[in-house]
Amino acid sequence: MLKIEHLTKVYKGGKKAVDDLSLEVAAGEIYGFIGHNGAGKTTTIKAAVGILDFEGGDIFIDGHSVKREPMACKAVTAYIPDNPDLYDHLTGIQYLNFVGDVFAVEGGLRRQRIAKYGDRLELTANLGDPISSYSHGMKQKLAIISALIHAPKLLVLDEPMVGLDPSAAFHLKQIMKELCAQGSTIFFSTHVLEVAEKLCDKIAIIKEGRLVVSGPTHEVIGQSSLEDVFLELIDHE
Ligand SMILES: Nc1ncnc2c1ncn2[C@@H]1O[C@H](COP(=O)(O)OP(=O)(O)OP(=O)(O)O)[C@@H](O)[C@H]1O
Repeated sequence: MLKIEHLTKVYKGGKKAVDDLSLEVAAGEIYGFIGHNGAGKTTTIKAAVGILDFEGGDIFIDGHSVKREPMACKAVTAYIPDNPDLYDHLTGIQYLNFVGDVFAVEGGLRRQRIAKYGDRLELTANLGDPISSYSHGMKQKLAIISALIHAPKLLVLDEPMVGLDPSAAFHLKQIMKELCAQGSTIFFSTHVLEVAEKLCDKIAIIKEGRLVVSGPTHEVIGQSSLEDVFLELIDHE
């Protein structure tokens, strides 16, 4: 569903943020992307969702190249950034309807999904308020609902648990599992290793832009914990 082939990204000024990175996320998988600060996770994610150009390699979503067929890729993808920059002057519901219009989500289905995810993330009561009045966590919740409104085949999240209260974090994890059980695919970065360990079918660890290890979570971890494996790999690779 998501195939990253030999991705290389060099920022202006010469910083090579991602170096020949390849990984593949199959349909229905929850895939965790782990690495220290500055390892290249956000860069990889932004390249994958088509908002950051890159010099080397290619990325395919559902068989389409993000470089050559960006619209086909965007139609089936939802992206939740680590710091959602929403339209502050809109209310929550206006923003959700805007996203629903962009993805041509039919009215009944749209209302049903807004009610379902709004209730589970406890944002329904605030949807009539301007986004400018929202806390960071409330903006994060709105971004999550907006991503789910068009039932994406591929959901890409950058640090999704940051800023969420424990109840919302719990519901997001449940929603992620449900989406994958229904056939969606999830690729997300996180520093919360316990979440990755429990939630992910597969895991990739990167260091300084290069892939250190990837594979099924139980194989990567073995008899250890993800924290031990991570510290071992990051310190010794
Ligand atoms: N716009 C930019 N211009 C130049 N260098 C950048 C830019 N954005 C990121 N970098 C650099 O690229 C490298 C990878 O950054 P990236 O944001 O992808 O890391 P990350 O793994 O997401 O980190 P974190 O866990 O801290 O969010 C870092 O060295 C960073 O300083």
